[in-house]
Amino acid sequence: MAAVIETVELKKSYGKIEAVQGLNLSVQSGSVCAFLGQNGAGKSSTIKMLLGMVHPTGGSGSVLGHSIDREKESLLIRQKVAFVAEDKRLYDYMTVEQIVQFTKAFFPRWNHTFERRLMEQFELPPKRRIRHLSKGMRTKLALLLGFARGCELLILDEPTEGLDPVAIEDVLQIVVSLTAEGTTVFFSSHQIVEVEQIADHVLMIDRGRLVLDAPMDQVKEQYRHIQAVFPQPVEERDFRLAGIETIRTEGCTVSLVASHNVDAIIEHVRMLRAGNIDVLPLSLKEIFLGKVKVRS
Ligand SMILES: Nc1ncnc2c1ncn2[C@@H]1O[C@H](COP(=O)(O)OP(=O)(O)OP(=O)(O)O)[C@@H](O)[C@H]1O
Repeated sequence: MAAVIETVELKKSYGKIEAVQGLNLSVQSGSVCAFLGQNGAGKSSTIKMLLGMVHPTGGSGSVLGHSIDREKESLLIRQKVAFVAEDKRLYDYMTVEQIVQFTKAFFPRWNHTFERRLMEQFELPPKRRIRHLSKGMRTKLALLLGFARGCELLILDEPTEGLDPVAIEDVLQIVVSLTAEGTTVFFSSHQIVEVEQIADHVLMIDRGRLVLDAPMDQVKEQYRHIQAVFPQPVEERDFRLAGIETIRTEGCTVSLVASHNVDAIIEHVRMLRAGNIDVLPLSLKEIFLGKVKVRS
């Protein structure tokens, strides 16, 4: 599979704020890739750099083979990629049907059938001015304008923010159906349950740095929480083994998060004469909390 998004040591600083600190991303064609992180982790800054809306202060990147830091190429990126921004900014003075007509004039691959289907499914009032739409309706309209463009890559910044549960389910189903047709979806989110439901790859960012980059299958099948109690006090340095992602020790107990190599880790813990060893699966939420907490 080819990478549709690639970055090498990508950096963005705003004065003294180091928002993105050397990101190496590779998003494969046809995947649904979730980009998770706390508020202020650097997700929107990364997305804006990918789209040429903000200039990197270091490193490089490409989207659909076009370099993100060359003006002409970033223009091509914005033409080829359907982007739905976090702020869902739209022309407030237009009506719903006016903005649909206006937008589709720019995109030769516009999907008219899909547009009509989404107008109905999202129950969007064609004659209402955008400034009079509710927050959720505005989000649905912004998503419709992105989904119907017929692009090979969709970048969505918190797509379900402010939507009711029915609309969220609709949006997730649409994303899945688009990827079945070959569209690549890269989306940022705080909604871990949604990510677990539709993503096949997870990227987790914390304070501008990538802390997890793994296929969802690996996250579900291989990540384990290992807790053990020893007859003697233990220290972090006793547990520096391949596959151990985080280590917390307290007196005679250790709590480990392992991403792989679990059998060898358990064997090592046994050799240190652990009296009691618990091995538990981890949810994405637990992995997320573990990754961001340890660095706090
Ligand atoms: N234009 C700007 N000027 C100064 N600082 C900025 C600017 N844009 C973002 N930042 C800072 O960069 C950091 C990363 O912000 P960013 O918006 O990329 O995070 P995020 O992960 O998208 O957060 P959220 O989930 O809250 O949307 C934050 O500390 C933020 O305050």
